[in-house]
Amino acid sequence: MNNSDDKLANRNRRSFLTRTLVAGGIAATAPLTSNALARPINSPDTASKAIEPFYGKHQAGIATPIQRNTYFMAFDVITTERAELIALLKAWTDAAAEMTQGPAHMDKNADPEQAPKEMGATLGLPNSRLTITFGFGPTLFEKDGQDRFGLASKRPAALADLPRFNGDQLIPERTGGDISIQACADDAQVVEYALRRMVSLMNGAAQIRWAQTGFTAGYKPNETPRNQMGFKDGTINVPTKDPAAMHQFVWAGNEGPDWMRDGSYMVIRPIRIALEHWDKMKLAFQEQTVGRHKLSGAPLGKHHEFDKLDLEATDKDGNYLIPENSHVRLSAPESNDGAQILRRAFNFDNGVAQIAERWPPWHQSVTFDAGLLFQCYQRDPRTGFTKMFEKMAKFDMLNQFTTHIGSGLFACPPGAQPGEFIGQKLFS
Ligand SMILES: C=CC1=C(C)c2cc3[nH]c(cc4nc(cc5[nH]c(cc1n2)c(C)c5CCC(=O)O)C(CCC(=O)O)=C4C)c(C)c3C=C
Ligand SMILES: [Fe+2]
Repeated sequence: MNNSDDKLANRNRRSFLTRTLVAGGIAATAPLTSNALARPINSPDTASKAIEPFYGKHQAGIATPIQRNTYFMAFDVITTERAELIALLKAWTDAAAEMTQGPAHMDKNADPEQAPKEMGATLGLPNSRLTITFGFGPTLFEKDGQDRFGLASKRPAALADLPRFNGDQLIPERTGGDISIQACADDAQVVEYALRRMVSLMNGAAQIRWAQTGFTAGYKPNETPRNQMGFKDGTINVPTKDPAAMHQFVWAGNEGPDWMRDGSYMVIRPIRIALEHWDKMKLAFQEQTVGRHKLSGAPLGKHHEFDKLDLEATDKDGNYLIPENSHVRLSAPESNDGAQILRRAFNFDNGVAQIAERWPPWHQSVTFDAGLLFQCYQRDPRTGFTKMFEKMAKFDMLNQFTTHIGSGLFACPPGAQPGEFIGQKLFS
């Protein structure tokens, strides 16, 4: 980050809220904060010129304040040769370092008889805080009982397959993947180009499995962006600038394999939202469903966005102000033995999709293919996403409007040092 970004980040900084969590009967205190530091900074003067470091202890794109655009892609590795897989990871790492650390430039002496390495789509564009984050899916370690690259014994216990959740409607073509690459930046063309470069380097060793683009809402600095349902989304999150909280909830420690230490486990779920139905719901019902007021973002019964979520508060008849099946009650740490995840979600919009139903009332129609590209990072998905979502999948009122249509689980290794490739320790 340059100086002006630092100043902006400081301006955005909010004081921590502290909640007492009861984890397995032991009271633990964990700091919670507004997600101000994880919000996009969309002033063209600051954001577009800023460069996010690529090399480091952790991969960029996890604790990085969220950008305006993303391009997520999951790949299947099709080579059976370990050496070719390593060569691909080396090429991808070098390209990521190059693209994230400076503006694109075309070699003036490029051979006119060859396809140019630099395709030119981002020539003249600033870096726009581009980050490129890599992950390894369970199938890279073992697929159909086969130890494909001699990695099976190195699969972390935390990379256990996610269970099937209630209501899951996962489309195989939007699920899984051996390797994930996600580009995030404040420019849609920059992220698209980053993935095109990666695809151009596959050299027959890998193929695209699925992809999803996403965006966050334009907003004023210091304001939580709204999602497509019209609610402020990202009010409460793990405070990325608090090393103790990041250590406790996000970064992998020494409980797992050495090659994953300082990495993180990522869950990604494209969630389609029935926006047409949601838009017909009464405001009061929408607010009961989420558990927060729509305009202010305050917890129900409170006035300000960052007022404490009081799950014990009741009305004069003794009913909970935050309904029992509301989204924020079910996802709050207090309802999940203290579990917390670092959310880094983007909206998605793929235009519209055709629906044809063979059962009464036999209707055909066109619906928005839009929703939330939900994404979260955690130290262990079994005690993070899965712990939280198993209950939510059954009881969350929001489920009436949301359908999980895809899923991915990836071990994102620690950051690389100059001269290394991403995930190098896994192969040593
Ligand atoms: C299992 C994890 C979660 C899924 C899946 C999920 C989907 C989802 N969420 C929204 C909108 C909102 N979520 C909000 C808060 C919130 N959500 C989760 C987890 C999942 N959400 C957590 C952990 C929290 C924070 C709870 C807390 O500690 O208070 C909110 C409220 C504002 C905020 O705090 O960010 C909104 C709004 C949608 C639309 C969605 C799927 C489409
Ligand atoms: Fe949520």
